[in-house]
Amino acid sequence: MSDPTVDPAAALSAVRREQPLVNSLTNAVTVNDVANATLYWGGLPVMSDDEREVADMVAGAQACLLNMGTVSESGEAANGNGVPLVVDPVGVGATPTRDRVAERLVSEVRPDVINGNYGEISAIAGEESEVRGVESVGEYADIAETAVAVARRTDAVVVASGETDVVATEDAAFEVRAGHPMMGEVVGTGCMQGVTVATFAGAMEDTLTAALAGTLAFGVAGEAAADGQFGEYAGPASYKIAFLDAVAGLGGVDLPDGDERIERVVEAA
Ligand SMILES: Nc1ncnc2c1ncn2[C@@H]1O[C@H](COP(=O)(O)OP(=O)(O)O)[C@@H](O)[C@H]1O
Ligand SMILES: Cc1ncsc1CCOP(=O)(O)O
Ligand SMILES: [Mg+2]
Repeated sequence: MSDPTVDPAAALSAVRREQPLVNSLTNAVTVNDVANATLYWGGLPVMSDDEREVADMVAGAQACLLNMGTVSESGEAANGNGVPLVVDPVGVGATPTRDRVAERLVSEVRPDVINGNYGEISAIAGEESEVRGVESVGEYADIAETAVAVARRTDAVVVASGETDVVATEDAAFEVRAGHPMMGEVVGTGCMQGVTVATFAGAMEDTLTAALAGTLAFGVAGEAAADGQFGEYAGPASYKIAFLDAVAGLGGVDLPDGDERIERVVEAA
């Protein structure tokens, strides 16, 4: 498999040109951040979860984000209509209930992307993990190989977020070297990363390229906000505002070429 060509500037232009409608079923904690992140990238957010309409809304969307514990009808509607489906298994590994719901999500519906933190992806792989609430704690030295294993089992692109994000398919894993520690100090950055991948996937043909470009753009927004390019901040609360302004304000000139920041780290047989 040759490395995908990732041009984040072209990807961002595609999002702004296509304005993908993204239906997100996410948790009540981060729903507003997820909606704004969708809009600021250039997508159109909707959070339809009423069982009377969710299938119709998803069928007319260009992408669907499905968070833990939400109705699976939306996942089936996405699958049935060829709508890219991103599943974020928030907190899997923390309780047996979340383990059961996540297992159902990745087995009953066919996610195009599974987007979780190191601990969540390791839990889905059935490997040692420590997830406290929704936070990944502990060390995950083999996260790239773990992500490949989950991609093989689910046939999905797997995004494992953390200090360095990993994007994996069944036969390769790539490190996306972007981001800033301040992003880990804000609740909602994982959920916003998931909807970023969904938004890019809703505007691009290839899911892996969309996941790589979206993850890279997301990390660059985090760097730009941390550098003060989108306003000074006094702590994590004001950083989050600067981060969202960075998402809205990023232009092609701010984005590096993919090959400057993306490296293949696993070449599975
Ligand atoms: N220490 C860090 N350094 C750089 N980027 C980080 C760091 N921690 C988190 N991020 C970034 O923040 C986003 C959310 O990651 P993470 O905190 O792992 O998700 P979650 O909020 O679901 O636990 C990702 O884009 C990730 O790259
Ligand atoms: C704190 C919390 N509890 C249930 S969902 C949620 C938000 C998780 O957001 P993220 O995964 O982006 O940190
Ligand atoms: Mg998360």
